[in-house]
Amino acid sequence: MILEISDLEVHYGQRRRRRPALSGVSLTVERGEVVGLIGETGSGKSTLARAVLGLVSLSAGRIVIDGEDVTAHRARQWRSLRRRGGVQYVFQDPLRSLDPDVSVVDSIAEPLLVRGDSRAEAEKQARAYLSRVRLDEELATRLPGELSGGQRQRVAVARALVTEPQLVILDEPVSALDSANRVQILEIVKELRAAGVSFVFISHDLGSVAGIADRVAVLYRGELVEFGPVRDVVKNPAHAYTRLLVSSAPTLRTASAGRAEREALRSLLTAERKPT
Ligand SMILES: Nc1ncnc2c1ncn2[C@@H]1O[C@H](COP(=O)(O)OP(=O)(O)OP(=O)(O)O)[C@@H](O)[C@H]1O
Repeated sequence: MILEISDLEVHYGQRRRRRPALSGVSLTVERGEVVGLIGETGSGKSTLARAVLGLVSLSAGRIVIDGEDVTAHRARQWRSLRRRGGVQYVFQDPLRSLDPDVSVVDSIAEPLLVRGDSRAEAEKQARAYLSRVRLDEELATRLPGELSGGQRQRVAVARALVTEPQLVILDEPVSALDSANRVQILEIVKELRAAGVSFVFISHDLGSVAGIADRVAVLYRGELVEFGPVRDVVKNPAHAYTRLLVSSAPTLRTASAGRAEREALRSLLTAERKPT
């Protein structure tokens, strides 16, 4: 098992403004597995990713990454873990993970230099990853601002993969891409999964994750309301929110759900929302 999260709780804010962002979340990711993490905006997906990277403090629970209990890690230990590159994160917006003044090849090489590789070795490896994410060699010296959105996203993916991490968290990696780019990113994920890399694939759309994920986890208002093999979740969703997700995804609408049922599910969920 590469990742084990048990009874995780994260709060934001102080005193009277303290609010839970995640409560009682437990999930696992096996080696070579793609787990889709689905939820509407504000459901806690990025918070979960930040917890696995040591970027938020935990109120309760336990996180074990590749056998290492990181729950009580201090900043220095997290930095060392990140430097080793075992877990990598690709942000929703690739511009956030790319320095606008650093060329494509230097940007991909940077995590290797931080790890201590020689410049020649890092550059060679960076160029190999450029072609791995199907980017043309001639883009190597461009700056992020001189690339298309899809190309930038692939540079961000190459940068995350170059250290050959065991676990990669991809935050909405395909939502902004056209279908050709989307297919290519998914192909890269499949290729790496076959090589034993594990992925947490974050999305608000069950339909875009169902084709690639082995299991899906559904977050709803900071709680995990579903976790299981994609087929089981799609066929037999336990929670009203998941039923709504399934019935709203045209490619998944195997099990019935016409407009009337979707409306009924929506009003059920609205009624469930307590005023904050
Ligand atoms: N730094 C912060 N301080 C206070 N509250 C925060 C902070 N970051 C997130 N939140 C709140 O925590 C909850 C979960 O946010 P999170 O970013 O994890 O959601 P998300 O599912 O990733 O949403 P999106 O799909 O829009 O990225 C939201 O209610 C959000 O407003």
